[in-house]
Amino acid sequence: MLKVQNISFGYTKNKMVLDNFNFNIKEGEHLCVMGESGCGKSTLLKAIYGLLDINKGTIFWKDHQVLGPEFHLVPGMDFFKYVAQDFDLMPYISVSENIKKFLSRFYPEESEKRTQELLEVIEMTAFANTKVKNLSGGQKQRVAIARALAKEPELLLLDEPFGQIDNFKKNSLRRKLFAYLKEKNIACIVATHDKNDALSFADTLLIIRNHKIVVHNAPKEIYNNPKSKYVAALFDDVNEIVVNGKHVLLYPHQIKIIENSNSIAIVKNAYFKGSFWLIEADFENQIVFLNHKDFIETNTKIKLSLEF
Ligand SMILES: Nc1ncnc2c1ncn2[C@@H]1O[C@H](COP(=O)(O)OP(=O)(O)OP(=O)(O)O)[C@@H](O)[C@H]1O
Repeated sequence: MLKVQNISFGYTKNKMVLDNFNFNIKEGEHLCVMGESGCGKSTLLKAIYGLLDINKGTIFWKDHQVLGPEFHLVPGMDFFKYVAQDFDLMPYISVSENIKKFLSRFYPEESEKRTQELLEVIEMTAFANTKVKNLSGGQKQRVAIARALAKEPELLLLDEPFGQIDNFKKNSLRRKLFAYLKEKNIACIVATHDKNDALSFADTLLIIRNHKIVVHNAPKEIYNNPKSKYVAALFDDVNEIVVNGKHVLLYPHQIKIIENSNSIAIVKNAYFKGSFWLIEADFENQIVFLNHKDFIETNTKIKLSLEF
């Protein structure tokens, strides 16, 4: 339904921030966009929403072409909603009123019901009557998401949606929000640094490096067969090592300590990770990281099994 065809964009003439981007997403599909800081994630979201005049290519949602500010008095597409990193809420009115502003005044009962439903999705029912100026950054971020959903967009664009929200809330909020979007068949594009947004909730994942798309595929495919250290490192610590003359990429969980092996390593450090320890070891003059259930003393000799 969304067709991004050969688009290029630069804020200045001689520096492209999006270099020939090409991809589609279907109705109701969730796409995550990942890549290092400054690679162009926010710029891509802005281009799709119609906030930028792209230099080359076209963007279509169904049969509607997305056009930039040059063609619109008020930039932005009606059937899209965009939640930017600097969500602009109305500070002097309450959380409910901020949401209701985007609902019809002619159907007060329905509008109230929908506001309650959205307050539940963002877990802010208790703050319904609190003025937005008195909320924390993470709470404001949640209200901005609810407001974007008020009119049920066909495509929701979220820029770092949980960036200011603590881990405790983040996980339940993520589950609620993405389940809600699926239930309503709302497509969504999320720009994120967080692998949890991508691995558990995205149908497809698009990775940008140096302003180009390097891979676009299902999260499981990308995670299991990372094309480069850059891609793997978006998900986890990753070891890029030479084993028997071969260059390999291994996640820490792919290296195990076993009783018998010719692959010997010496422990350098152990970092507590909660349910396991991350062990740093010297293996044939290369530093490797592996997961282990117990603490291991520095200088202990260990034998490794490397799965690749
Ligand atoms: N309004 C602007 N004018 C000029 N250059 C800009 C503007 N906005 C962004 N840029 C530049 O474009 C590049 C891409 O920025 P963008 O915000 O899209 O990156 P990002 O991948 O979203 O980064 P982050 O993960 O840090 O949010 C950066 O080099 C940035 O400095």
